[in-house]
Amino acid sequence: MENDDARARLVEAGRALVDAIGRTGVDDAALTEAADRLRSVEALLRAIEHERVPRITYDDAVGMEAYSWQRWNVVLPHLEMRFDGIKGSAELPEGLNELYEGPTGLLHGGISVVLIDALVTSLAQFHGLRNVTAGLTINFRKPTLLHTPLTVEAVLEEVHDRKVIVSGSLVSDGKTTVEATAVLVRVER
Ligand SMILES: CCCCCCCC(=O)SCCNC(=O)CCNC(=O)[C@H](O)C(C)(C)COP(=O)(O)OP(=O)(O)OC[C@H]1O[C@@H](n2cnc3c(N)ncnc32)[C@H](O)[C@@H]1OP(=O)(O)O
Repeated sequence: MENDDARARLVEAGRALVDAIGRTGVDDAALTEAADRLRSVEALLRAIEHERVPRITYDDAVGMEAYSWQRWNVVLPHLEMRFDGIKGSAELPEGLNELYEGPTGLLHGGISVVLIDALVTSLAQFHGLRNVTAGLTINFRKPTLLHTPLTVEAVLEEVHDRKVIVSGSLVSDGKTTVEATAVLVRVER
């Protein structure tokens, strides 16, 4: 019988494993043994599979003041989003690590974009505006350090017939490092 605590333990272990795989310096024999053991863990997990990684869909998220994005996905950063009126935010208190590195010691710009895009589209969705991103203008103002507390912020700026404008930013240790403006277009399905 599956419950959230058990899945959360697995995902936490999975995130630690991904980090360990990236950093390990053990010899070839240990790497081979680890690969074989991981294949048996994979087989254990694949005994019963969902078609998709379980998630709260954007449609289900309409009106939710707290939205847990990618909680069960070890590949993407997990964001606990909070929405309050026209504002949205998400905190990553420990920041992100070398798995998301671009320039040495700095966050890859594409990852900053993912974080901001996820929040701006979810903020519009919170307001019941079913949308996709049509355009995203990004300005990288300052380098974003790894292992440094991050806050993602968004503000719903304008709502037109089909077009929704949302601004977004990434704040690293109190400094705004990335600023963005998103043009979202409302879609039926
Ligand atoms: C429901 C849950 C969604 C979750 C989203 C998660 C975030 C994402 O990753 S979305 C994935 C990435 N985005 C996509 O794949 C979108 C691909 N593009 C498309 O499907 C289409 O181009 C689409 C739907 C955006 C627009 O196409 P179309 O229906 O022909 O709209 P169109 O008539 O050209 O434009 C509508 C309005 O938006 C404006 N617009 C469209 N694209 C842009 C753009 N890039 N920049 C500025 N404005 C734009 C148009 O000028 C028009 O404005 P107005 O209403 O004032 O005249």
